[in-house]
Amino acid sequence: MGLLQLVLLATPIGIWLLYKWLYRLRIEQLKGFPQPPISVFWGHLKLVGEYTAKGNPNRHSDYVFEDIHKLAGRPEVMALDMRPALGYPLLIINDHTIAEQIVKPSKLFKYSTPKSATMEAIQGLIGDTSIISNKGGEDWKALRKRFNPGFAPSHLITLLPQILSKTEMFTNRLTKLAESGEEFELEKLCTSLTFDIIAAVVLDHDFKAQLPEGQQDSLMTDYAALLKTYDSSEAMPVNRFRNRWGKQPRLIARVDSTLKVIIRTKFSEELAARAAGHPSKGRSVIQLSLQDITELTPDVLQTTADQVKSFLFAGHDTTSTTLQWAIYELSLSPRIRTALADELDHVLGPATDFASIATRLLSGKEDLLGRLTYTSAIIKETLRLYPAAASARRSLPGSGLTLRLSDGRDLCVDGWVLYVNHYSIMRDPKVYGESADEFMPERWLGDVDTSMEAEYGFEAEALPGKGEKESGRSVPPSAWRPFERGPRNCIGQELANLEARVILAAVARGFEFEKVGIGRVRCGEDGAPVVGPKGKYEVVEPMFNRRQVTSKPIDNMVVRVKLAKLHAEENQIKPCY
Ligand code: HEM
Repeated sequence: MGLLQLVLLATPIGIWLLYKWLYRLRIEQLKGFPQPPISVFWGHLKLVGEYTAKGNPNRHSDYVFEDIHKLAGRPEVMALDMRPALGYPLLIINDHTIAEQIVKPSKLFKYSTPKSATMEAIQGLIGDTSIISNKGGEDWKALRKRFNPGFAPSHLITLLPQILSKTEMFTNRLTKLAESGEEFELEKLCTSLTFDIIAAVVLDHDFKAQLPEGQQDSLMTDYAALLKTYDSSEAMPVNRFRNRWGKQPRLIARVDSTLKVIIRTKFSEELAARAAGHPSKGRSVIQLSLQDITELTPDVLQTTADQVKSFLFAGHDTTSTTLQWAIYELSLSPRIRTALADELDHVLGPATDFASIATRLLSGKEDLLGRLTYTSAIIKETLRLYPAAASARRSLPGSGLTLRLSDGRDLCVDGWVLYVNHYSIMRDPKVYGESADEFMPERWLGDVDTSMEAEYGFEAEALPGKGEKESGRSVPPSAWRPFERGPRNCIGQELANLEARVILAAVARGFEFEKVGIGRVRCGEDGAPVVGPKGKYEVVEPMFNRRQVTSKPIDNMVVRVKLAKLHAEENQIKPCY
């Protein structure tokens, strides 16, 4: 037999063997799993590619998953096989009851299903011993115990003066931008504010992130430079190579070295306080975490520095993104803005200048922030529609992890990456009804208590929109999970809620924002904004998030701002120029 005949015979056999292998890998392994149409050769790769190409290529993958989820008939879980592009089969969790099975402690996993390795991509940024990527054993429990006290609500409220002083800088910057009338990226302002706050709360350190470049703290600039090396625009192979082997190790060493100096100083203060027989004066998260430490060994020092990096990472852009979306939604709805202003007038008094608001909040006579129920409802609704993060878990092959579907079937998901898709879970029409995609803070008033501070009282009755709440519908607590639930829930959620309430209270009445570019208001022929059926301005094209380690507004939220106090009719912000 000649070579040509051999090749001609071998080729179909090779193709047949490949087909058989792929068939076993894809069709048989995924049998019984709800999924969109699959191809033996491509798995779901081609489908995901096609759906990605249907929208902006930079949009967050959650939007693509949601479109495919609808195509597949909205199953509670959905298998996606993107091998070999992803090294494992992916199970997207779209239902809150199934998500609970993964994130709650179980017989198999005492502290819930371990985190997947996805966070390893940013290990340099958060440190090798980071609480965020820790798989979830006793070492994680010990870390959580050590750092929990610094994030307790009763402790955080003592840091209100620091949060307010950083917020004042933010309002000053907004005032200047309102005077100049220029367009700007709200993301930059919000992120430098949340950076300042997280550094103050965690380290009692002034990042000066809101000052012009050149006047910022060197730890801040080093950390921001390190962060930038994880930017997806740096993902070109040549940049990746340069970052991985050049910039990143250098920046990590610099950040670690500065942090270690700060931590050593804090530990010395702690020892001095102990020797003097009184508690240390320092109130930062780090200071509190050193209270039970007897010796600052190299291990303890590195672990502490890693957690600071983790808190800086997890605590800046998540809160910033939430603020940006809340401000954007307010700019589209005069009705919600008025309701918010009414509540702020009622609880904080009619003066809208920063000094009056701060004095009132710091008066300490009553829990004023706790009374800002409509403000909290706005934050809660923002977190529902625009969750900044999600959770990915994985149990190793052979662990025996099964998920029970609503029809009673059990699926073995060992080796799968389980992606708890906050975006689709919190827009589930089975839970949120026909208004699932609408921004409707009122849904949280009255009969639902799914967050730590929701305690809707007398204001709920008086608030506009109360009648629009879907009658009798109550949202199960697990259907609202932007901070995830179970033992691995967000350690910083109370801080995020506190920051968001303070910042919204400080800006909501003093400033009015107008989106520019993507997501801008649609103007009618008469030059006025086109108002939709529920009093919300219509937009030319929807605003959306991109993935940049976490979810972030696609254009960094380009806006213009005006001072609301200038509100003579002719000065009012008019979305349609
Ligand atoms: C709106 C703001 C925030 C959102 C939406 C958010 C969301 C989340 C989510 C979904 C998780 C679970 C991640 C996973 O399972 O992989 C998480 C964990 C975490 N978050 Fe947040 N977060 C926010 C603010 C903060 C802040 C201000 C901090 C401050 C330190 C923080 C620190 C952490 C940490 C350390 C973890 C890991 C906890 C553990 O595994 O024990 N987050 N966050």
